[in-house]
Amino acid sequence: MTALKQLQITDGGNTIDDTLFGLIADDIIKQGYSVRPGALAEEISHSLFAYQQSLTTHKYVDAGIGRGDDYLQNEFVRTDEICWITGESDAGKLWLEWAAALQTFLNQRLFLGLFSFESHFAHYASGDYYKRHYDAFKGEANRVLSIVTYLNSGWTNSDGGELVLYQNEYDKEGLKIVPLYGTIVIFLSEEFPHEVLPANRDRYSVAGWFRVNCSVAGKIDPPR
Ligand SMILES: O=C(O)CCC(=O)C(=O)O
Ligand SMILES: [Fe+2]
Repeated sequence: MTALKQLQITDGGNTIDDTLFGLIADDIIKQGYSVRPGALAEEISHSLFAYQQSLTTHKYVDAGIGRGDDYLQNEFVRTDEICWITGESDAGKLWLEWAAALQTFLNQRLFLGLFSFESHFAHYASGDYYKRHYDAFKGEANRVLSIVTYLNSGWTNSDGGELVLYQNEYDKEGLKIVPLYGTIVIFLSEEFPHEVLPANRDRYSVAGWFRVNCSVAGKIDPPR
């Protein structure tokens, strides 16, 4: 296999693309984040989309802030609903396999020591938002890398619902990212405050976090 032919076909569906992983790694090294429109393999986005559309409302829970003991429902901060991905569905499996391959790649390339991955579907109904926040706090070092991918075809500027990624705690302007089908956004969880602006139509996404292992005696981490 030549150096140019880096597409792996081990999963039979060309869904795992080392070339894309390399571009993401380069972006992270250069700027701490990566925005890749249309990057998620169609087989994965299609499968996630079909599965998410089949989820009935009772499969979702109101989104909270934090997990386990830290879980706190806070409407002031976010109003979307979520459904954790366990890998029971084919769509979930495909996504988790892809994320695991990305995790392995980034660990080899960037020595991030990523240990586990947690992920959920999110549905923002019209008017829903997620106020400016960090996905992880410095010193607590658990969530290292955040990833979001979007499942919305034909999203236009008037649909709102952009992800705004701020460069640091002082940045007021930020970078606006349209939640368009297949776009992948990845960023260092501790470095980039971000928010989801109110959407004017249903907004579907999958968000995930790569974590390092913070287990200490008697306390299992991640909290599952
Ligand atoms: O959906 C997005 O664009 C980002 C969601 C987010 O920030 C989160 O779930 O922590
Ligand atoms: Fe977030």
